[in-house]
Amino acid sequence: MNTPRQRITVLGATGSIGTSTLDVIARHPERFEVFALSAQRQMDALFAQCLRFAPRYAVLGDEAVALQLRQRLGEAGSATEVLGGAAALEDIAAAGEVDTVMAAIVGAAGLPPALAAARAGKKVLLANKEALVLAGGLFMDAVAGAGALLLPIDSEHNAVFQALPADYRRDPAVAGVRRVLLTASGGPFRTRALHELDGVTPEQACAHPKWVMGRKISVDSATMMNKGLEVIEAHWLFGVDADAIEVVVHPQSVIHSLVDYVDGSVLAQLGNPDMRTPIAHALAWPQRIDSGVRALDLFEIARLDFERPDYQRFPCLALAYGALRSGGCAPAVLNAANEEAVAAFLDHGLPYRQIPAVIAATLERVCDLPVDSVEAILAADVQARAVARAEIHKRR
Ligand SMILES: NC(=O)C1=CN([C@@H]2O[C@H](COP(=O)(O)OP(=O)(O)OC[C@H]3O[C@@H](n4cnc5c(N)ncnc54)[C@H](OP(=O)(O)O)[C@@H]3O)[C@@H](O)[C@H]2O)C=CC1
Ligand SMILES: CC(=O)[C@@H](O)[C@H](O)COP(=O)(O)O
Ligand SMILES: [Mn+2]
Repeated sequence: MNTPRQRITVLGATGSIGTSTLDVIARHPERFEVFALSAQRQMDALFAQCLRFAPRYAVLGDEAVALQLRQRLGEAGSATEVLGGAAALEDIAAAGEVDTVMAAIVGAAGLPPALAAARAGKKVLLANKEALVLAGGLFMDAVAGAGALLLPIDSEHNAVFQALPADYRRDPAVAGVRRVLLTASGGPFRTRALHELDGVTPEQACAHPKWVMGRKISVDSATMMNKGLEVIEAHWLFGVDADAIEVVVHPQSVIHSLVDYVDGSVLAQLGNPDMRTPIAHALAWPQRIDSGVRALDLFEIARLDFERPDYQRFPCLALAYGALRSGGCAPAVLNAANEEAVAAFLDHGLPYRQIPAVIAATLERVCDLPVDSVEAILAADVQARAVARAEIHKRR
């Protein structure tokens, strides 16, 4: 008997996760069908994807670029309907025809459509970790309330998901989980002399030793804010307190994370560092499908190293743990300040080592904002960004 194909919306289709997702989808045309694709401004890339995958809808965040894409696709004889603007992202995430949504927009902009998918009870493949940092409680409530299926794409969280029992219900005590161990590569500056960090360029910060990723997450990996965001993400996904989430620097990026159980067992997930593995895992779950990733050769890897994180070198990691422990609006403020600081750094408008200083100053100045609704969270995000921009201005 033929099983119906999964109809998939890929939010952030032109990015690193988006293109890896389409690579896996293309390997299994009998299983998957693209319903909608989205991008912000990369029209040429989205145009090519539309011709290849023939989605029902293509959405561009930028309305003016959407008009141009509509004309080009029309001239090419494509039946894809082009929509523009942020509201259309929520529409393609929640549409009745959609089974699965890959949430791979970068940053806080990814929250509303990912939440729309959760509220519509979809199978949500969550790469956009910022959604959980900003609105973890609300997001998890939406998933539970609508009976959505949430599968983590972030390599560490996907690894933890694989190492947890199949019936895990966000209660570490019930499952006998002692700690969640998140591995971190240490990024491009793990061994760089501290005084040399003053002058590092965006290109150097984006040259990740193990993963090819978008520029924002690459800078986050360099500062280890990525791991800090992932600590908060793990808290919400798995119901584990900050004290029970440990970061382990593992430069080979072969062990993607581990779960330490009370009986002394430690379960890990290993693989070559290629995001097509967690993407294929989540797309086909609970089955397994070919992802295009080559088999792990342990003899080639030969050794696996582990180090404690250096909080002097990576102050962002401590800031993120602090925000998680503070709760309230602190994680949303942390995220907003980080997005602003990273964007300014990438734009050559802020020295690399000022990134944590901007975040710390913003956290000090913005506190006690309500976060009991999406609207309140997005308002806190706007307010924190204004403060962060003022802090950036002082430090240019
Ligand atoms: N890359 C990776 O290996 C991993 C990524 N993640 C997470 O996945 C998410 C995506 O990362 P990554 O693929 O690297 O990012 P990229 O920068 O490569 O891609 C981002 C995508 O989002 C779109 N986009 C950007 N801004 C907006 C906006 N304001 N509104 C709507 N769409 C927007 C981009 O469109 P356009 O191309 O037109 O600009 C692009 O399609 C991030 O949250 C990241 O932390 C998690 C683990 C690993
Ligand atoms: C691939 C992935 O999941 C990234 O989030 C990765 O973890 C980045 O590497 P770091 O460990 O350097 O942050
Ligand atoms: Mn990760």
